[in-house]
Amino acid sequence: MGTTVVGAAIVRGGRVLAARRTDPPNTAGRWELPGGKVEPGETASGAIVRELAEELGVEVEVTGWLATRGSIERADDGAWVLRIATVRLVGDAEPQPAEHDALVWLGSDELDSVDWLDSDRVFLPELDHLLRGLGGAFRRLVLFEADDAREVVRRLRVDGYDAAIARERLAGEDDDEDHPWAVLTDAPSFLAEMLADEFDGWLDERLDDGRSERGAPGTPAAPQPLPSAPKRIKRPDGDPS
Ligand SMILES: Nc1nc2c([nH]c(=O)n2[C@H]2C[C@H](O)[C@@H](COP(=O)(O)OP(=O)(O)OP(=O)(O)O)O2)c(=O)[nH]1
Repeated sequence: MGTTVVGAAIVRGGRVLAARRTDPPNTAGRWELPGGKVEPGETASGAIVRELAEELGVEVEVTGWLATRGSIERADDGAWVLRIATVRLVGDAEPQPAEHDALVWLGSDELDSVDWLDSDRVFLPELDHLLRGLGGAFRRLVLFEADDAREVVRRLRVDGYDAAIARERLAGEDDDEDHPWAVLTDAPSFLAEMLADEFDGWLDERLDDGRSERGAPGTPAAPQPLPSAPKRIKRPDGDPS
């Protein structure tokens, strides 16, 4: 059987994680979806879970596979098959690159901003479609303190919502103390507003992706997707548990 390489589209807060390779030399400096070769006796999903634990130190759950099929042309070994899983992070661990030298979260408008490996470009239209579908349901909560942003993300996730810090400093970037912190979440406005009040921030209802399928500003929002976990609405003044 030929070689199959699996990559992961880790999606969080309406963005996908891209990773910059360091080797071999002909791929160094170019961006990919983290993953690797499926080993003999291993399932494709098993390979994703193993590779992401090794490469990024995170636990993930495979939620599906992109329909697009890719191939990696090899001078020595014919073409390898490249399949991309959609995954979500389980738990609170932040991806930390063990083998890559940079990571970046990309929204649908930013997918073209990095130099992808040639074999990954074929996935960009489907990724764009996926992220835009999600992007329409996201709102942005702006906060001044990093600790507040982290606490807001923690609370939203406990309640079963997707939430991510959108402007956290990325590996390899200069520190920038002055920028506000943005939390992207699919939580409903009233809950995001309660958290904004509690943490002295504000809710920016502007779409994260200006080209979203939700249409022009003022167009009624599309229905939100059903939650993947039970949603408990917390009182602002305390943790019920
Ligand atoms: N992981 C990954 N590899 C990709 C992608 N696109 C692409 O052309 N490749 C190529 C780069 C490598 O030549 C090959 C995967 O090799 P790898 O070095 O990531 O896999 P691995 O961890 O199993 O490798 P190994 O060092 O254990 O042999 O596939 C992609 O999106 N993700």
